[in-house]
Amino acid sequence: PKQQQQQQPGTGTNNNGWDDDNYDYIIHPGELFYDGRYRIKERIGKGSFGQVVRADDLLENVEVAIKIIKSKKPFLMQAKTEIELLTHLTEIDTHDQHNVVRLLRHFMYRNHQCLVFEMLSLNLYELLKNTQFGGVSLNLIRKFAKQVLKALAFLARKDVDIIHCDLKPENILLRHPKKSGVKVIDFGSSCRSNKRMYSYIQSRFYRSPEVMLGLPYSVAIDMWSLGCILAEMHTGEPLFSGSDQFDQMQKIVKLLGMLPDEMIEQANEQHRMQFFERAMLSSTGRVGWTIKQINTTGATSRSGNTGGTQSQPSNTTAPKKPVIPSQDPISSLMEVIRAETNRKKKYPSSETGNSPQNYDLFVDLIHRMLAYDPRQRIKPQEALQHPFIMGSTSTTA
Ligand SMILES: COc1ccc(N)cc1-c1cnc(N)c(C(=O)c2cccnc2)n1
Repeated sequence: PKQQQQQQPGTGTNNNGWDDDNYDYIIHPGELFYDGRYRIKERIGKGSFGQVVRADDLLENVEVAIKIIKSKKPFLMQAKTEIELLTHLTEIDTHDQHNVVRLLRHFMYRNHQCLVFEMLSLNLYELLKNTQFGGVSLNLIRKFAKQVLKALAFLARKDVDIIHCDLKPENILLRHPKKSGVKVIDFGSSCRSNKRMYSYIQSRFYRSPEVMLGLPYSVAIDMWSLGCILAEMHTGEPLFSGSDQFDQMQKIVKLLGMLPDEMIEQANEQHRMQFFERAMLSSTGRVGWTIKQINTTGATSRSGNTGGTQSQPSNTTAPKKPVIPSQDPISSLMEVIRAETNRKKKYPSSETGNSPQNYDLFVDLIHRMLAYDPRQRIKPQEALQHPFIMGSTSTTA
């Protein structure tokens, strides 16, 4: 039989040669999409979903961001969910008042789903990088917090009911590089709270306890993420930078103390035994739940979902450091949030809002966002009434 033409690896003509080996469309600056309406300029971002390019809309004479999804079925399916959710959001938010990115239109191009968005600017991680990870003032954080809370309040509305599922600094973008207006982007992992499909969601540093325990989750998981984000925006460092799921839980317990027994016992055996064990508690002199004593190793990677060194079971005689915090969560949070800033103290509090009173309010709000029980966790509408958010300089962008 005729020798089957062997294709050399890497020369695969994927999708008629339009794609690279990773199902991504090969970007040609100047190329015209959508019957000549969009002229592609450059790639500005890359993700598991595909790529984001900057383009000129030659009809409306504006710049747009086009998210070009990989030409592979799972990514295409997820993009169709994102389009459904974003279309629903844009229809309800007719006057663009809820700080959620607007999907302008979508189309297929050479087997790639393309989503056209208004062009936004740098994300909050890039903003932190520009401060050399020194963090930003409480006044600026108040402005960011108020806008993201408005977005979360909108998503939590009964007629919207969408869980973002991947809130993190990279998914909050400035509208303009020199202004404080922000929008929430990337609904590629989102779902309706009554249509939860996945249990392994959220980027690790921002992952809520109920998701880590495999429990049913709700819009409250985005509030946990926001609590972590606001702390990070001020200190410049992730609040909980776990190198893996266990280390993540260990860091959370170290700061906030043990989770409620009810939550731990609601989890199935597989999830529970990943983190906790029964032991004699010195605090009560009785048997109770405690976090497993495992020595963790390795640096932490920002990718959040993957990477980082796995915790190793303690097969060594490494001293077992007590993981339960030495003081109450509020004091621990205050210590973390003020420690970094004292070292990098720059401006008088009159300009930055970094007064002791404001710190107390800021820490109280973060603490309420990090309530273990999602039913106790502060709701977006309540948080918008919190004294820190209502503070003197809280002007919306
Ligand atoms: C300067 O803008 C960006 C830079 C890098 C990246 N990765 C994205 C953007 C950008 C700009 N404007 C937007 N509207 C968006 C998005 O909506 C977006 C980006 C990634 C995934 N989903 C949505 N993304």
